[in-house]
Amino acid sequence: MDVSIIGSGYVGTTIAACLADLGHDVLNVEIDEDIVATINAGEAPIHESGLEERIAEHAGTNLRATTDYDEIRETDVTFLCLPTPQTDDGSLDLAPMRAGTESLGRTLAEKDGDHLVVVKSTVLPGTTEEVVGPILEEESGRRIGDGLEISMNPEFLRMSTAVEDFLEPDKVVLGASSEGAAATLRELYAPILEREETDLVETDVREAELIKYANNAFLASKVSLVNELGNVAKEYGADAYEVLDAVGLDDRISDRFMRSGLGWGGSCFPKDVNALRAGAREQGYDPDLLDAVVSVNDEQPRRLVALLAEHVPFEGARVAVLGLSFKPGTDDVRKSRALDVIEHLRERGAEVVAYDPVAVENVRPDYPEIEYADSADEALAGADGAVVATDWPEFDDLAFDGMERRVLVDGRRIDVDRDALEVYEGLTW
Ligand SMILES: NC(=O)c1ccc[n+]([C@@H]2O[C@H](COP(=O)([O-])OP(=O)(O)OC[C@H]3O[C@@H](n4cnc5c(N)ncnc54)[C@H](O)[C@@H]3O)[C@@H](O)[C@H]2O)c1
Ligand SMILES: O=c1ccn([C@@H]2O[C@H](COP(=O)(O)OP(=O)(O)O[C@H]3O[C@H](CO)[C@@H](O)[C@H](O)[C@H]3O)[C@@H](O)[C@H]2O)c(=O)[nH]1
Repeated sequence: MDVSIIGSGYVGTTIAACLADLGHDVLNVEIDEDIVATINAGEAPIHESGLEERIAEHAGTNLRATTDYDEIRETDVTFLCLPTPQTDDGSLDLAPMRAGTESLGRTLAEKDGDHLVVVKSTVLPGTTEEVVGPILEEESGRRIGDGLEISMNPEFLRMSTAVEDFLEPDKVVLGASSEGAAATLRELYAPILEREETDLVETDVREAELIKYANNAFLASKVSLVNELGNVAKEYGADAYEVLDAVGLDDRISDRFMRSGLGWGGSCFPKDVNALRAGAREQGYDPDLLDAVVSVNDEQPRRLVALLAEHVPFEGARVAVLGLSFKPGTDDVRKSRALDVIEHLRERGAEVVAYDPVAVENVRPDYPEIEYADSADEALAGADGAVVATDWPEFDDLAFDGMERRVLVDGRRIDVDRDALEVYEGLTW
């Protein structure tokens, strides 16, 4: 199938390379010329396992990138993988979606044949049918249902395992506006849907939109609940990991997403939980539980820094922050809890030296005044204390000989040699 993908960020690039791998002819349409040049050179514009080799294999044959929307007319299906950020008040900012949809509509005005538009971006219920659809009709002069179709197909991939998650998902959710649109998407995803482990959910557009938010709200809430239980465990002098490992044996609960500590960050949970809270309020419902989910999460970095302060007087102290990305395996630092930790440490007068295996260059522009180390050893050298903000596997082998005082507060339960430390404190154990 000839597929175009508008927006070539984390999602657009990943699904382009994966759909090319499944044998489709794929066109990435992106406003950023550097990203276009990178993909056409056979390279990956982002750090994701398994992506580079797929782009290298397909670029120039059945994968291509362009800034020219008009090339979309040569394709049958267009996925919108545009950003849906949050505004200052936490609500959903649809400006990039509107802009991309306008450009798509204008180009489809010149196409006579059938075309299916699929919203892949995370959007609140009603957006596909009440915002994207009308813009497409207005700009193309065509009518939905009359050769032009629209669908919603949310994406559940995680960063750092994006390729694997896309190709081997637990579920594919199709919110199609017509049986024809559903049939096209089933054909497109056929090799994935043939997997026994992948469930197909066919539903209406509005439900598809909400499934994505409900999924993320559930997972973020689970981590906040685990963190609240972890904070209580710490007060009792109990080990939250032993407690929750046992709780996770109940298959109604499951042992996944049970790691307590510094909380959730990234480009999805924070903005999606906030968009859902703002959307619910707009509909007249106060989502008290989701409000609490966010406030528990916001407190964890402060709690970590307070715990370190019990052992290290901060004024003039040198504190190593180990890990900057929002989770291991990615260089993404959007809403990383590590950044909140750095801010709390600096507010309290500590000098920060930070280390991350891949994410330093994404932090440096916003925090030029802190020191960056080239290795964990270098960050720990001469430090009066250290905190673990991201559970990179290499931190399991930390050595503390070079520290001024061997004090470590662990926000992620790494597998460190606790006996090598004067003070080891876990945030929730
Ligand atoms: N990142 C994830 O793990 C993930 C997972 C599932 C769903 N999502 C959702 O998918 C959507 C995209 O997320 P992302 O992380 O890929 O975003 P991103 O910011 O990484 O990428 C978006 C891309 O769109 C490009 N773009 C912006 N306006 C454009 C336009 N008018 N025309 C063409 N290109 C344009 C940008 O230059 C950028 O490269 C969001 O709604 C997000 O919530 C993200
Ligand atoms: O037990 C856990 C699990 C996760 N986290 C934290 O939660 C955040 C999010 O982690 P994860 O879900 O693995 O990463 P994302 O790439 O943000 O993926 C989420 O957000 C994506 C974008 O919407 C969805 O597609 C995915 O299904 C959803 O898992 C990170 O800061 C993790 O450190 C914990 O603190 N404890």
